[in-house]
Amino acid sequence: LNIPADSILDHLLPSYDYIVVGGGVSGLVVANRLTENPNVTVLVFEAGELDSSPEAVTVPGLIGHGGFVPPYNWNLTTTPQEFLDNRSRDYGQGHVVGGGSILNGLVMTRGAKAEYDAWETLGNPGWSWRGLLPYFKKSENFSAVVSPEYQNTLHIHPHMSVHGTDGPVGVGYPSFFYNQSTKFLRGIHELGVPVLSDPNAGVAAGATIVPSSILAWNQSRADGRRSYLDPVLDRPNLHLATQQTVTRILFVNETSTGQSPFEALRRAYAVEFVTLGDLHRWQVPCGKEVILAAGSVLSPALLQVSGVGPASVLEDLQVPVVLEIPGVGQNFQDHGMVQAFYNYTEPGLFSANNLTGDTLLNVQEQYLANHTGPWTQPLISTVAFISLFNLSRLLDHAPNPSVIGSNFDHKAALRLGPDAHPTIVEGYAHQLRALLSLVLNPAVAVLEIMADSIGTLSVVMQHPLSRGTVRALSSDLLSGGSVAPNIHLDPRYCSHDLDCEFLRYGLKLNDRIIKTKHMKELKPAPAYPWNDACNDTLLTETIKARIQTEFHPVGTTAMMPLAHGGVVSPRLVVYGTANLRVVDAGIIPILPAAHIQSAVFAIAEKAADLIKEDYDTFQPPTPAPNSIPLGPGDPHTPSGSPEPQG
Ligand SMILES: Cc1cc2nc3c(=O)[nH]c(=O)nc-3n(C[C@H](O)[C@H](O)[C@H](O)COP(=O)(O)OP(=O)(O)OC[C@H]3O[C@@H](n4cnc5c(N)ncnc54)[C@H](O)[C@@H]3O)c2cc1C
Repeated sequence: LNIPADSILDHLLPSYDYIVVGGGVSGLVVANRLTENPNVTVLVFEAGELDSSPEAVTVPGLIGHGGFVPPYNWNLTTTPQEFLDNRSRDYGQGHVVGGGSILNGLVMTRGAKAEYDAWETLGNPGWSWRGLLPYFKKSENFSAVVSPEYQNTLHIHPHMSVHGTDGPVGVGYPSFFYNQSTKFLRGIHELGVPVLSDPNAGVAAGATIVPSSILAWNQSRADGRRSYLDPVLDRPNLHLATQQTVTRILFVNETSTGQSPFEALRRAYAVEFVTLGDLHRWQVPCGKEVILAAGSVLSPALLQVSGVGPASVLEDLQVPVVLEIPGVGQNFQDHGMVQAFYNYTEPGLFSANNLTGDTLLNVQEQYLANHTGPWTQPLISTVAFISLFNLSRLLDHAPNPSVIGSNFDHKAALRLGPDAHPTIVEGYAHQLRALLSLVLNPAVAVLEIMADSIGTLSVVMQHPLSRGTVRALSSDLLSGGSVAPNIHLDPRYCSHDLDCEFLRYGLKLNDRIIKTKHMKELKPAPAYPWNDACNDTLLTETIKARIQTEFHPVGTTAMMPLAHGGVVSPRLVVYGTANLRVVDAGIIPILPAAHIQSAVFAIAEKAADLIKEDYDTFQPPTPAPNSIPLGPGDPHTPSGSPEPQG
């Protein structure tokens, strides 16, 4: 049931088994899988609306060429970036059913096997490549269909044993590629970097055509909503509540368990929300679990305003402490990116820049008539994932990863100041060890170079050593009327110097790439400063002025031991709670060298199985009425209609 936004109070059940907070990628996967059992009820709260299928969302060739469709973006910004140029950056995140998968660039990559094995090494049994591969496969409906011409010139030969063909998310290849894709792959090959026929089979370092999240049959976007929600929205046990912003999760103390380090587990008994055009807070109780899927930025903020987070943050917010968990909102990681435009001047070249006037009309007509042609081609299909081995081989002075090693002063490297919690520092030390082994692995990338359809070679750091933070600035996320101003989002890009250093080497590598025989045929005319790759000072300044997000935030509710700054257990349960899970990108402990949506789909598939397992094998938890309310201001709503809160 899609509950009408303006009359939600007339439609809500008195209570739900599961309440999912956030109807983005992860939330919709879990809601779909849990409601396969007709005996459980699930309510999904989503702050955004259902998209109206505008071409800017559905047509691959239009995505990323204009801004975001305004209501579908949270309009978040970062704090001024002190390790860059002291400017803040826009930070687009999906505010729409389907979340980031409605805005994203369609790239579907997984990274290397070793990336996931590192998650397991960090204390998470079952979260290795082997543990996740069945879920990568379960989520996708992979089509290897591509014309024989492209198969050969672009080396597209997927390994079908690692792909699923009957999952919900369409994954495939466009029916059209621009000529620059061939030139780029050949240029990279000239440099001795391998060309991969399938980047998603466990070895991810090399140049490659990436599969896209598109439906092969009509060459349009495949997203979380169309894959996991639309086909099951008529299930009577699945309720979707759009344009409803969750403002808090409410807890009671469970009977003491004697479990260390928490005296008593906290039970999430209800979710508080604000409905469209209303100032009241309403509550809906849940019988089994609250499942947090609000994304890496907003899930930690919601935990904090609900009293779960670092002591200092809870104190600043003046919220009653439910659980002190230092890692909530820490360990933020993102792929920082610099876009470098190379302006191919070859007169006969056809690129997405040529889609104007009559050409554009013809291309549009072709796409609408038979789903072929340049509009099927996403902005990004052709990339090179560069390992440290290849970077060192191709450049005179490659970055020295030994500084990541075990003798390093972790606390100083974090640059979090004297108040950094010891568990965060300890967790960082463990991550650095895992990162060192990743960057030295020739199957793993340290840089991504994305050759897009308009002549940009964007350079992206793949294993950042910097760690940022997310913090709620007010105990009321809607203070002042909107959420964005109440979020302190500080990626702390390049707080570790090596991150910017890697980008500088990436730009030097670009210079080598455009000077290869095949790329020279495009007649690149790099604009200043990309034409001066020898000037390190200039490159560093430019990087610092131009770094922006690749939209891959993770780590803020990391799946790691509590003693290492983690927030959730390997079963994704928030430490110290009986029934609160996080299933979104925030649980990723270390960013893989990949675009992350395929991992998020897989994580959520696995999360759904974990939840099902727990409730099949264990007695359903005692309902909330037997529990003790945490204190004034948290009135308990045992049953009946949702109640307004002051
Ligand atoms: C512009 C952009 C481009 C990207 N490009 C790619 C790409 O090409 N390839 C790739 O692999 N990945 C890409 N990504 C990343 C990918 O889309 C995300 O990793 C993925 O969407 C994360 O899923 P999630 O479930 O963690 O969060 P989301 O998908 O962001 O879902 C969170 C949902 O929770 C909702 N929500 C948040 N707070 C509340 C609240 N308080 N109350 C109610 N609802 C709430 C949000 O509105 C949102 O719908 C891109 C992301 C963006 C934004």
